[in-house]
Amino acid sequence: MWRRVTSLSSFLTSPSRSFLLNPNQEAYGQRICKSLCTDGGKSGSGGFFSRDHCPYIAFVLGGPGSGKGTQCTKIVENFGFTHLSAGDLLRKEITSDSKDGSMIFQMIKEGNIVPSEVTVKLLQKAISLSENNKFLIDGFPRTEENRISYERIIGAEPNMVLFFHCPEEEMIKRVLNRNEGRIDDNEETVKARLNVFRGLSLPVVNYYAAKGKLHKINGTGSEEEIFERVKPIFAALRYFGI
Ligand SMILES: Nc1ncnc2c1ncn2[C@@H]1O[C@H](COP(=O)(O)OP(=O)(O)O)[C@@H](O)[C@H]1O
Ligand SMILES: Nc1ccn([C@H]2C[C@H](O)[C@@H](COP(=O)(O)OP(=O)(O)O)O2)c(=O)n1
Ligand SMILES: [Mg+2]
Repeated sequence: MWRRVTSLSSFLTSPSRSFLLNPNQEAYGQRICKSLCTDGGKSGSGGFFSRDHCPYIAFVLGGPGSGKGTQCTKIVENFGFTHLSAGDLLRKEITSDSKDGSMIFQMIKEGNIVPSEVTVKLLQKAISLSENNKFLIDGFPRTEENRISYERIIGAEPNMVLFFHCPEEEMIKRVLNRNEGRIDDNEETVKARLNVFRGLSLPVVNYYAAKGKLHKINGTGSEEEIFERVKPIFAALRYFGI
């Protein structure tokens, strides 16, 4: 795999490349290369992942109702990733009567963010219980504190970050129609969650954009239309055996 990464890298930077790639394609190819070459980053230096086992991690971000879970299901079906939803893991803690259950319930009900340590430990456990080597981590990190805590405990950065961009009115409409019996799918909590998204989550999105790891996807249109925008990103990874 690494030999192929290297050869694509030099192909992209070769003087003759302009006959083959337009500027958009070239930028896209460079980003894919980067996502492969910077994996883990600090792996092998005492982090959670070892040099021999460093899975491919994609964070999936977006406001409440932006379609993260829906698109993750499609990515799983088409590209064999394992989907880890931070929200689902936290909700499972509530129903399993764990020691943090009532605290998590309260935080979710109010639209706040659960302390990072709790969420990172749940993600860590879920990754270690899986045989897979490629994961979608959905709804995390939602704050800079989440991000820093993950980097500190796991000792690695994500390989890529997807961000579903969607107008607030559309997100509110989808959340209020979701019908999954969630305690946070009501008008009052969704407003609080959108405030958290604007104030605490968007800085994380900007952080990854500045690092060149972000794939910003238009999250409006039908589920299928959106997936058509997602597909090429994952299809390109196949070239590298991911
Ligand atoms: N493109 C879409 N158009 C309309 N409704 C959608 C679309 N994508 C998802 N939904 C619906 O909107 C709700 C929120 O989607 P979901 O995937 O749970 O978002 P998130 O995980 O980002 O909160 C769900 O009821 C889902 O079925
Ligand atoms: N990193 C996270 C992810 C979710 N949570 C809590 C707070 C969030 O409002 C709820 C629900 O998250 P979830 O990702 O399931 O919500 P959406 O799919 O975006 O509607 O869980 C958290 O505290 N920290
Ligand atoms: Mg979700």
